[in-house]
Amino acid sequence: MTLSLQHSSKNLIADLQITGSKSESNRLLILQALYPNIQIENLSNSDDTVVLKKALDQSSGVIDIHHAGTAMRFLTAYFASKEGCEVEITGSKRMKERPIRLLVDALQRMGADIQYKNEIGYPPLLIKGKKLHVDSVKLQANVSSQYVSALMLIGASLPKGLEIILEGQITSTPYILMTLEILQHAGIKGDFKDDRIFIHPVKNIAASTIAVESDWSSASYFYSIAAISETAEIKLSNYRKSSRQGDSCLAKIYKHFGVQTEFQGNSIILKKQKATTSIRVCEDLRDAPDIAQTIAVTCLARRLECKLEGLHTLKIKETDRLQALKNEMEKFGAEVKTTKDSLHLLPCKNLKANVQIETYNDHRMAMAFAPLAQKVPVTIIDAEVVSKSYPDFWEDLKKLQFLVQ
Ligand SMILES: O=C(O)C1=C[C@@H](OP(=O)(O)O)[C@@H](O)[C@H](O)C1
Ligand SMILES: C=C(OP(=O)(O)O)C(=O)O
Repeated sequence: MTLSLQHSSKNLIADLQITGSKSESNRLLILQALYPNIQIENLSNSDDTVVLKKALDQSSGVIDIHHAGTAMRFLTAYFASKEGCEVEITGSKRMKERPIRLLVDALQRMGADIQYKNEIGYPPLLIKGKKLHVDSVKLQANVSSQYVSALMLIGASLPKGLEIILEGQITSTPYILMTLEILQHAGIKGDFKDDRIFIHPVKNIAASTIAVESDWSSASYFYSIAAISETAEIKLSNYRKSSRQGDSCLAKIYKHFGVQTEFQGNSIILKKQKATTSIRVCEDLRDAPDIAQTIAVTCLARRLECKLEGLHTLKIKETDRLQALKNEMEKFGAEVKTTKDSLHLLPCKNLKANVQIETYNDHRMAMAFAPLAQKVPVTIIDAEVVSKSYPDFWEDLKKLQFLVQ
């Protein structure tokens, strides 16, 4: 599906419901499979959550998790520790290029029976579930925090719990903290200090209902829309001031672009006020990699110079996001330099109109470039990719007077 986007209204007002965070939802679904008396509210309607939920109904055969990184990593640990199951976990062409060796090595050292169907280090995986008895494992933590979260999620179900000793510079730390907080909320004890995580064993937990906060990464596109607009008042629900999601740092980052965040009840209201006269945006996004594309495109639209660092994980996400950003921003006439972990955008004087954006099977490429339609008409190729995290995205854009056709 190809969509053309235009926008001419200067005054943006809308009241939108964003569904639950896919990161929180996918953690809670794994926990619920281990401890069935957990109830979940405001579950994400994203494809990544739908595929994970469906996979948990299976204990044999082939499971296809498409593009969902968290589903791939969390289910690998879950099925490896589930006695009696025998599954093949596979995914999209890109998923077969996303590394998983560090997690598989750690699980194998814990006694798991996991084999690679094709290439060593990459899905598909053939898993025979077994009781895992080893209670301490080392894990390199500088490639993806999802490997760490995957082990944490099964830790309490192991007979002696699990100690995870993290090696290397820890990346995407807020996602590890999110896992810990969700475990604690469910009644599982865990500690994370320096390079050590310990998850205490527990057989049964008390019944509880846990509400998922809405997705802050999805909110990022409305921060960008507000930042590019002249005036805006966009209300989004359900959000909390003390969020578990690292991407809630958006509220602070977008102040530089003149966007204020007001918490009102369980909603946030994004208000565009006069931007500060910052001429260069510098951010280290080691803790919030998923908002890199959003911020880069906001800067492109605002003709600002932008230096983003801490982007070493972007090359192994849904696509090589550094290369994809460079390719697509250059189509507008921008000058973009990238290294293996940074992106430098120079101020773009004149934005070319009617650019066709390739999305590389990456939902965030489609959503990050959409706000640019406030400046010039743009076309998004394969626009349906948004369903990986935000199936209602295009409908919600229409509510903000975007012409989407
Ligand atoms: O644990 C999670 O829910 C996630 C962790 C991050 O991945 P990395 O730890 O691989 O950076 C993030 O990019 C991804 O969208 C979701
Ligand atoms: C990187 C992402 O997801 P995952 O790694 O779970 O596929 C994302 O949603 O931006």
